[in-house]
Amino acid sequence: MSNAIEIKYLNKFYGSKVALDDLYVTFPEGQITGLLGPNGAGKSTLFKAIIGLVKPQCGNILVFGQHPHWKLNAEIAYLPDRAKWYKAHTIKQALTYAFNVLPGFDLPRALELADQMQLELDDQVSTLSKGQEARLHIILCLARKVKLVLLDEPFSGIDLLSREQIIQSIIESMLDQPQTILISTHEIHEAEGLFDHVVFLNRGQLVLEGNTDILRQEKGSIESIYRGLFR
Ligand SMILES: Nc1ncnc2c1ncn2[C@@H]1O[C@H](COP(=O)(O)OP(=O)(O)OP(=O)(O)O)[C@@H](O)[C@H]1O
Repeated sequence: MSNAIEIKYLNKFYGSKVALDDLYVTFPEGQITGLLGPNGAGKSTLFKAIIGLVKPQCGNILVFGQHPHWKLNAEIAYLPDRAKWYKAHTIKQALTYAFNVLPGFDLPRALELADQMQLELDDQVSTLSKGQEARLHIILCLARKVKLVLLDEPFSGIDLLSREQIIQSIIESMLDQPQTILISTHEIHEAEGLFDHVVFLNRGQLVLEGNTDILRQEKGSIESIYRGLFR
């Protein structure tokens, strides 16, 4: 199996604080990988480094064989952990705007997802609840025909049933169009069924990684592995 992303000896410091510490890890192509770890483990920093938003002090990142670069970002859908959208847009305007500016944005698919996720097209972004706005941001990523999708905390603030619905949409989206998807989340119990592969980080270092089925056979659920590693 080939790797979509190769991270080699990556170091990122913020002042004297270490966010990524000689990190060496790969992410398989065409699979959903769960990027898991406690607060401050370096997950968001890694996503930002992959899209070139954060410049590591040393080390190497290859995304589909290329170094991070703005041109490569046309192939990447990224959901930041604190995503914001134009408050004055309605959902319909947001999706239409996304269609005009985001490479590979599939407007019919976005409208279908909005319907599935029970978003009203005429609602203004400023009036949305936290969970409704989170759904809009997920749609802006999932409706893109790109090779790589990075979702940083996509389920944060979203109620249980909506989380299940979003997980279902991610599964359907993978069936329609296989992509490499990386998801960082603390909602491991609900999300673990999604993962083909998992990567556990702590203090900017790789703690454990592997195929989810094999890890489950050897060690139990991903949630119990997490508890064992970080308790
Ligand atoms: N802009 C910044 N300036 C200073 N320190 C930062 C900055 N961004 C992140 N850090 C530090 O880098 C470390 C890794 O943070 P990061 O946000 O990557 O972790 P995380 O695994 O995404 O955490 P969480 O699960 O809480 O979102 C933390 O110690 C954090 O305080």
